[in-house]
Amino acid sequence: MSHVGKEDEDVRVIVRCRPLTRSEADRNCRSVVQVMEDQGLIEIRNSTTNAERQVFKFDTVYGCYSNQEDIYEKSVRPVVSSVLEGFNGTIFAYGQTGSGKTYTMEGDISDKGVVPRSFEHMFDCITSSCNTRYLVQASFLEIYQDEIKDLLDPHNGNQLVVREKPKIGVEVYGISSCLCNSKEDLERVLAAGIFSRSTGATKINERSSRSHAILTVTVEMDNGSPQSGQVIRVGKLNLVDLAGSERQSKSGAVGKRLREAARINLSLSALGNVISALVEGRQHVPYRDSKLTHLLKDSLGGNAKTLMIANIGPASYNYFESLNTLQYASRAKNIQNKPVVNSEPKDALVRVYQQEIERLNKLLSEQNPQMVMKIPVQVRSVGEQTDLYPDSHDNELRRKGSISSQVYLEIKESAVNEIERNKELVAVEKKEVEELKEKIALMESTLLHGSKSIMDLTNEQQMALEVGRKKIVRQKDREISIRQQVRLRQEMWQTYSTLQQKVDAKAHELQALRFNVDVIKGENLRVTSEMDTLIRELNDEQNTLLKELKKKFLIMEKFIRIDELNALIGRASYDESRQCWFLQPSQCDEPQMRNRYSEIISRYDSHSGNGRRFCRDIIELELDHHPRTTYDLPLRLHNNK
Ligand SMILES: Nc1ncnc2c1ncn2[C@@H]1O[C@H](COP(=O)(O)OP(=O)(O)OP(=O)(O)O)[C@@H](O)[C@H]1O
Repeated sequence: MSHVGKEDEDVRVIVRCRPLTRSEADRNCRSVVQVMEDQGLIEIRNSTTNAERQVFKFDTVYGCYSNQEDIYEKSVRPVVSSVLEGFNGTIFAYGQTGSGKTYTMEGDISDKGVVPRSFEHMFDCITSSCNTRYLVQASFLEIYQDEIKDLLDPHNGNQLVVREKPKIGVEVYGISSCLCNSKEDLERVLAAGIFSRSTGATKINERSSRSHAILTVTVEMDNGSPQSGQVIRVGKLNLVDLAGSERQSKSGAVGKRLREAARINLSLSALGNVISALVEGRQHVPYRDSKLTHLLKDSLGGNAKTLMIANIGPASYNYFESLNTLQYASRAKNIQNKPVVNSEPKDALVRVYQQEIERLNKLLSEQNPQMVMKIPVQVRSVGEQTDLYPDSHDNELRRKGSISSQVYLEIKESAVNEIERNKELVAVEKKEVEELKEKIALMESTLLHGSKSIMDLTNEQQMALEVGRKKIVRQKDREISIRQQVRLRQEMWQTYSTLQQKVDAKAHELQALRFNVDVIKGENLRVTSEMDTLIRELNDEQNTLLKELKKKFLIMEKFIRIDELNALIGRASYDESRQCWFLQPSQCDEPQMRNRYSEIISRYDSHSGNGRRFCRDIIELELDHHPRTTYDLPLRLHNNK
């Protein structure tokens, strides 16, 4: 196969962020992803540490409002168009389970995804072409636990092995492939493969696929002519839906599922290693570490135009997986491929078919004259000159002149027999011719070509132009509405940022206040402990005093009854200037009381100076506890002088 050389080309990487799913919205999940489509930027922030934000730049980014058509027209169409020029093209979807890989690749009934759109695109091009013959084949495989499974023939007993052919690239030996004459044929191939594909329920996404699926469409094109010489090109399109890249702990997988997840992660980590090796320009790229990487060898760093669609979910609980996908994708965009047009392959099927058709046609044209020669024209009646054959045999009979009836009958019989034999022969040959014609028709139908005249094509192109113009107008309208949305969202974002700043400032203040509170708390603790000590000391002192007081009371009780003393204390007052205690005469009105006081005083007087002093001290102390201060009149209790 000869290759038309081209420039090196980066692997194109786009990111698609799906909207929050209904169940996420019901659970009030928060979005932590911000997509800036016009700048190709995507920002992701960690909701637990709100300050941690990371921004990534890609070829194109698609937010939750993006639709399948946008993605196909802008990012996928160029790759498929290249396949129809003879390049290899690979489109692969990467992302955690439930991030939208299958949705992006297959789509749903209302909005077709990349795969059915590429079928439509291919056959639109084929039917509108002129002077080119196409042969389209498809194969569909799955890599499950590092084993290749033929999805179009799940019971295929062949050993499916990946092998590399010089100048052709990587192929799976032993896999079945299907000739496809229309996009409907390709859709049937897709449906059959999806049916066979190994799927199972995990905690994250019930219809989660846990295998890698690769649908390969090979298009052989022959636009040569006997005059210009044959030019055959082969384009190969790989459509890859990878298994989910979630963390095992999160998927809730156990037992068999856990082992599966480990192997899936193994091939995805092998993919990561290949990407790293390519980006770092290492000598050895470990393609053979897994079947997946071996099969994608041409697509990563080889002869292919590759588009990676990294899918992420926006919810905060997917933060780490989405961040991981963005980092993975960010590395992949540095891979350099060397795509070339694959032309003049030695084993092109389109050539084999054309040669066979030519051979059959030749055979057909050789058979027809023989048949005509053997068909008898007519047999005349008895006695007449016989004219059995239009050829020389009849002429010979004629030359011999008239013949007898007996001879005539014999001749007739043998002629009739010969006619019967000929009829049988003719029937057999007719059948053969029919079979040949059928075979040629079948082979012709396999070789697809545009059936349009130049006039038709021109009209169609005019119409397509018109449709294109209308589409541009619609696109512009959409662009305006998107711009408005973006502006709105930017404003919201700014408001949010301002609010965020305020929140940050308040958080700062709060932190400072917390610090102050801590300081005050410390101070408080210190003061409380000091107070405790003081109270303890005072209590001790009080206790000592009380003890002393008790002692004094004990002594006092020898002189005076305690209730009398209390009564006395309650009524007496101390005269500072005279330094003695007094009782109001009004309060000593009762003759009984007065007598009693006299008795007490006389008792004091009759005791030693010590006794008097005790009495005064006690009165002072008691007055401290019952602070009544204004007594003035002259019942002199005692004088300490
Ligand atoms: N862009 C989108 N718009 C609307 N819904 C989407 C979008 N992307 C994904 N979804 C929805 O999200 C759910 C999960 O998507 P999907 O099955 O494609 O995930 P996945 O990555 O292929 O998962 P798995 O790895 O298990 O195959 C589906 O219900 C799908 O319809």
